[in-house]
Amino acid sequence: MENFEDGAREGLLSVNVNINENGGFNGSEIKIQVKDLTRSLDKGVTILQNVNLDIPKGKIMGIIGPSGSGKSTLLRALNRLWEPPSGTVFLDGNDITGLDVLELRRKVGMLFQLPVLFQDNIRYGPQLKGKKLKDEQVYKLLTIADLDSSFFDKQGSELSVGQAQRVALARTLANEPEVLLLDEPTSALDPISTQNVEDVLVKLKSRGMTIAMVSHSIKQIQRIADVVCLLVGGEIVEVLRSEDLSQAKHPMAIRFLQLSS
Ligand SMILES: Nc1ncnc2c1ncn2[C@@H]1O[C@H](COP(=O)(O)OP(=O)(O)OP(=O)(O)O)[C@@H](O)[C@H]1O
Repeated sequence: MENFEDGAREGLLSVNVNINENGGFNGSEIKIQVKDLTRSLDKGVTILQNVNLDIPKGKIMGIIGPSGSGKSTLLRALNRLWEPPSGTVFLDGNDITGLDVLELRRKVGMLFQLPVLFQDNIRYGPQLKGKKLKDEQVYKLLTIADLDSSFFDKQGSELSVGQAQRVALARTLANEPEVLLLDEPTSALDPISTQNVEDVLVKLKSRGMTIAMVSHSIKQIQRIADVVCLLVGGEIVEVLRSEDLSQAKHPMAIRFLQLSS
């Protein structure tokens, strides 16, 4: 977990900086860069259209937009769950299509809406690398995910959805990711579990983690995201600081925001 502590120091550096047109904060490092990313289906339908986006290091970027606008497709491109064309997605300046895919997915972890749990799941990722986590390391991960030590031995079937989501988060964190991708991580959770997960995400950000989160909740984005990108019909129509969301100018963005709030 040492790299989390290092990250905390980096995270403190980038305050009061200006946002650039692709979402990056001027003066802060870009962790993931998306350049001209397009995805078209065989039938000529375009899911993503010339997407350009800078995801700043150590920040939370919210991704919002109507159903079917391409949010999940964009997120999945970032760790090659959908394989983007080469030269379109970069991690720390490196084209992700040139990286070992498993190594990439350890660095860029993903948490889905509904977690899939199985036995001994927190140790699973490191085990794939031939690394056995010590009990105290598992306890530490549970603590980060806001779970007490009683969760150490619990089976997936014994957990509520909210607890399962946090165990899934601990499992993702066991790989020590640098970036966390979240696809509507709290949409199946009650308000208290939602708040617990949000608190954990803010804590991870303060430790230097970069987070990209798809959410249908504008209020959630305003609570925890630093910057938000609005996707409509496969195109990014606005990138704003989350506190400036009400200043969106694109007509579809304005309509979407009015209907969602
Ligand atoms: N593999 C695929 N084959 C065909 N169509 C696809 C595929 N993946 C996504 N689509 C279509 O692309 C569009 C964008 O899908 P995507 O899941 O990225 O949208 P979204 O914004 O995440 O939607 P939602 O908010 O409903 O989850 C949708 O119309 C979807 O049906």
